[in-house]
Amino acid sequence: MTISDKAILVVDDNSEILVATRMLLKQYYKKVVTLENPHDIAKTMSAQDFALILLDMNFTRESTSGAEGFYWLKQIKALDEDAVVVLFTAYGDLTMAVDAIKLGANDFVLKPWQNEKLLATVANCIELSKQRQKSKKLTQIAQISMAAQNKPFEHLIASSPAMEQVFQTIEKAAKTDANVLILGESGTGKEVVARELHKQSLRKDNTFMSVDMGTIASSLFESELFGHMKGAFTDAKANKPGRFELAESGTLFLDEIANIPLELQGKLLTAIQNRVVTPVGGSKQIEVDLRLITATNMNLYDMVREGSFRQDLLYRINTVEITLPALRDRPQDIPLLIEFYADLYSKKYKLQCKTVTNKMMADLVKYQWPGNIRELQHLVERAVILSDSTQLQFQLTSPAASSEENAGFLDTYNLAEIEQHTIERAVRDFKGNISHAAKALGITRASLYRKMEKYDVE
Ligand SMILES: Nc1ncnc2c1ncn2[C@@H]1O[C@H](COP(=O)(O)OP(=O)(O)OP(=O)(O)O)[C@@H](O)[C@H]1O
Repeated sequence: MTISDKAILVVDDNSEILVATRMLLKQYYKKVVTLENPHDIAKTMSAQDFALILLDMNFTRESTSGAEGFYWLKQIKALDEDAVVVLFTAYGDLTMAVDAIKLGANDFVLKPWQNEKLLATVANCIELSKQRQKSKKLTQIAQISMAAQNKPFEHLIASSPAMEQVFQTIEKAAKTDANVLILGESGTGKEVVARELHKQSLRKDNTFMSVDMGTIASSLFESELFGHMKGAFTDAKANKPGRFELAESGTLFLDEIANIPLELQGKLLTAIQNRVVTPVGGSKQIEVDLRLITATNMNLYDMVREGSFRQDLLYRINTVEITLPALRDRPQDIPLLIEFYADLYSKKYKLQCKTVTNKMMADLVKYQWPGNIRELQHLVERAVILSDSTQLQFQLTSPAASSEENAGFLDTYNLAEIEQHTIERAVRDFKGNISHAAKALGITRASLYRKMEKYDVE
């Protein structure tokens, strides 16, 4: 006979009943706590978790209405909405049972009970609640991954040597459970790489749980990652599993890891090292089995030097490190990506697929792409929708960053030429507003007029 390690709480004003239930349940459950006074319920529940609570319906001798049982049932549910409660009474009838179940009781046992019947009810209720918790967790995972599914495209398009290296590292690292740190500017595809690692891993059939630490208020970091118990803070209306728990057996992707405050970095390190988490307001440790991938566009090594990121945490998360090159550093990939997204958005919006002129493509390849692939994707989407002709027209978001238009990239050292080019650019960028252009150039309006005349700028 195996003894379950679960704890059961029995609340009844009759000490004989407490002794009898305790003797019976002790044979099957490791811990059986009995209470004669229902006023001790809150204190007892806050001290430990119970898999099930057996609750009497009438505590005062003359009472037969069950009102006390209903009252204490409500109190228990207010303390923990997931508590499993079985009510028992000597005067029970069907109406009372139905009312109790409407109020959240899981089942009803009539006194005097048959041992087999009581044991079966207790075991069934615990099992059912386990299933319910599991499906609640699955719903939470599904809701989170539905939000993630809205990230529409997950393709890794690249042919540059730099990305070829990245592909090789993904392939080697994916099958291991090694922690992976992905570095790279914003929009270079860190999340796409994290998903690819998961897809190629042995955990591919389980959850990929992505958490953007940049969008979570720092006061909620701990509860978001490790979960919380009901009542742990004002808004904690129910127990909530954290992302570590929700990622069980799968991959946990912590994006913007540099945003984790120092105070929490120690807790994160312990969780990663020992593979256990403790929910906020709880005392029980929960074991977790997952693969950790982290990413950031910050320089974590500089942060370690400055003292804002723990070195031991960095060495724990960077077993394998993948650095994604900026798009401007892999110009070979730009035409490929433009064609890929042009085709994709034309299909999405049911529009004729337009082409890109050679001149335009050359400009796009020279462009600096400060927002990397995310910027490229948005520009192509906009061009597909807005271009009137059969050719795609692009409005580069930051003209100053375009290499062709940037004075620093002019293929000349001639100061007059650079001055003329800069003046033309300022007048164009400020749409002919001379005051604004002069201010940006750091000269007076009169001086700008003189130079415009000199270089024949309209
Ligand atoms: N190699 C690629 N091929 C095609 N699309 C890509 C590629 N890499 C990234 N993308 C697309 O570019 C966008 C940005 O990618 P992603 O969100 O992975 O970047 P990130 O580096 O995680 O950005 P951030 O640092 O801002 O979180 C996404 O829409 C993604 O689908």
